[in-house]
Amino acid sequence: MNQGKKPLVIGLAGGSGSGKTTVAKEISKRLPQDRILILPEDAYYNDNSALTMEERKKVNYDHPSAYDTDLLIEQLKALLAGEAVEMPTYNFSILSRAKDTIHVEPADIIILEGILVLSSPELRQFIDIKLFVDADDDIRFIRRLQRDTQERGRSIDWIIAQYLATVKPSYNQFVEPSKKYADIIIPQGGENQVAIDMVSSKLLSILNS
Ligand SMILES: Nc1ncnc2c1ncn2[C@@H]1O[C@H](COP(=O)(O)OP(=O)(O)O)[C@@H](O)[C@H]1O
Ligand SMILES: O=c1ccn([C@@H]2O[C@H](COP(=O)(O)O)[C@@H](O)[C@H]2O)c(=O)[nH]1
Repeated sequence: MNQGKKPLVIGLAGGSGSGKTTVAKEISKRLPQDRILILPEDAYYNDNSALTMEERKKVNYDHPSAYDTDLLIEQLKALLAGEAVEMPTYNFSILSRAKDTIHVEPADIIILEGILVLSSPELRQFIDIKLFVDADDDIRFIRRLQRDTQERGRSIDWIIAQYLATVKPSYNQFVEPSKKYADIIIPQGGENQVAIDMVSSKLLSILNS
């Protein structure tokens, strides 16, 4: 890490299933690994361990109140100050924070990736370059259906009910309106080699300047 320089924060927002994680990983692969870190907003979901499973299922996980944004900001500030943090981890199968933390060292470039990172004014003030990954509703839903059955321990009925009750309304209320803050809108997510190469080249030139 370049000790004398403030890290650059990239905010990467977009709906669930739009390809944020894929884009963040593709950008990261093109940069020196010791100079970039990905900070997933998902890691900062509230600790729901005091709630029963039935109560956890009723939470709107697409609403700002589902996140521990104070902890996210505290750890982001520490990373910006050059300090390492113990990042929480979230377990989607039990709908709560897991016991383990991940030790995260500061880096010159921080990709802050999550559905609401551009929608929160508190987070926006820390973001230098704002990206929004765009994909049609049906594509995002199909990807989420495949991923959540395979990786997040969800049934098809659960995914459909949650999508209609909270995911879609909150996308329309919070995520889509945050697109207007983006410097760059990336369609086709992880498949968009041109956008990924352009952003990576820009970041490389900033690192080398
Ligand atoms: N361009 C793409 N074409 C097909 N599948 C994709 C594409 N981008 C992402 N996926 C898949 O869709 C799912 C959601 O992508 P992910 O990057 O996790 O989205 P997000 O982080 O926005 O929720 C993953 O299983 C991923 O492998
Ligand atoms: O317990 C939970 C916590 C979150 N979710 C859903 O996750 C997505 C955000 O993550 P992406 O990686 O961007 O898809 C959000 O839409 C929540 O609905 C969940 O289902 N369960």
